[in-house]
Amino acid sequence: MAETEIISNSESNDQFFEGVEKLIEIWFTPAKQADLRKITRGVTGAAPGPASAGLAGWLGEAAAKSHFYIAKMGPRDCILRNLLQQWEKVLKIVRCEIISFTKSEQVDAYVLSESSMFVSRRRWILKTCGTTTPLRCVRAVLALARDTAGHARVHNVFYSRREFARPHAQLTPHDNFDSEVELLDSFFGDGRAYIMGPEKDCWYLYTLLPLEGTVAALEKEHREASEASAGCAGCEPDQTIEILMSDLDPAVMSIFTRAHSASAHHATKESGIDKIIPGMVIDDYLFDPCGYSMNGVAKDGCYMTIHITPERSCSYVSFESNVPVSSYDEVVARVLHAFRPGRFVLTVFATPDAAGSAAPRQLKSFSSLCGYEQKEAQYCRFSGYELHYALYAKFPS
Ligand SMILES: C[S@+](CC[C@H](N)C(=O)[O-])C[C@H]1O[C@@H](n2cnc3c(N)ncnc32)[C@H](O)[C@@H]1O
Repeated sequence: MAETEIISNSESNDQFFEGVEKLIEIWFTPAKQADLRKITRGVTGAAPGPASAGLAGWLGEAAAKSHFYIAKMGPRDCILRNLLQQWEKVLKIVRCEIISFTKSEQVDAYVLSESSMFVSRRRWILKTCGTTTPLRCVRAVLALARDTAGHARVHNVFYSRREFARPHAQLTPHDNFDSEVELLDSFFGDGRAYIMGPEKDCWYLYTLLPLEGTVAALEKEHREASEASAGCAGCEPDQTIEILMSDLDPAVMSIFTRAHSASAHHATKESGIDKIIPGMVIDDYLFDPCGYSMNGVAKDGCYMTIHITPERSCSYVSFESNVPVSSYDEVVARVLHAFRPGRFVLTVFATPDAAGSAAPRQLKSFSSLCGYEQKEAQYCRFSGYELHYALYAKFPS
């Protein structure tokens, strides 16, 4: 397991864990035969199986149909380890490990010791919490994307995170946003950095500048990319919602402890996580003595991911999905009903061609949401996306 810092809190006899994640998403420009899922193969090249089948082709029908746990693998364990060697090396740089794996036709989903990784044809998402260092692996990922996956051009990049509970406990470059931006700029040239919301609940974002310096130019490139990737279902259009919750209901949080729940499956059912977006294959994990992570993947290629730090002194839950709904009303209501946070940051991204293209504008007009009061809201349009950020707190606060 990674060297995550879990610090004892002498007052509450609780432990401190930094649940807030760093999230990096890189989109590569569509290219014939290029596929990031080729990276899952071993560096030795020993894995047989059809070129397009990836892990499933090698592990057989059963594994292709169902999700499976690396920890539970028997004789094939060392073969699987070989297959995952490239990602494992990357994640070592980040200071986390793969715990579990599931997949759909469009996306490979990894549960990590500190959150999740999603790999599809041209999109790579890494979300890690604790004191992990995701930006330190970007150079290695760009090299693997080029040399193993055939992706030579980056189309867009999003790096975001909420403000940490303990920023000074983070390792460089994550101990301040300026250092993160400096490192990102060293990979991608001049990006654009945003800080939204009030100091303690602020949300940081880095993304690329339009190539020709205008939003219209980037939207043009986005349209061309969409056309080039036509037939690659699940790649385009794009929309993502994140709900980053703190001060959660202790009764709900107790579900995500081994003392309360016999298994991750039990916690998933009791909390109602399985009902948030029905029809997903769920890969869930319950940590010892507490903590929970899950990935869900759907047949159409969309995903959801939930991570839970239940410790009372630092309770935190994150929800993220790219489910293509036109309105987020139901999803948001189900998430808030399941977790009952004291406050939360909501972010929604959508491209103009997404089913939820109007969602960022709709949300900005909501002064309250399911019993929560909007404390701050910001809206912006950039890089072919519209974005809404809002901070909500429970009535009365
Ligand atoms: C990895 S999980 C989910 C973190 C997530 N980013 C969130 O939203 O809170 C973190 C929870 O698991 C617990 N945990 C137990 N053992 C752990 C380990 N070896 N590594 C990381 N977390 C562990 C932590 O105390 C914390 O409650």
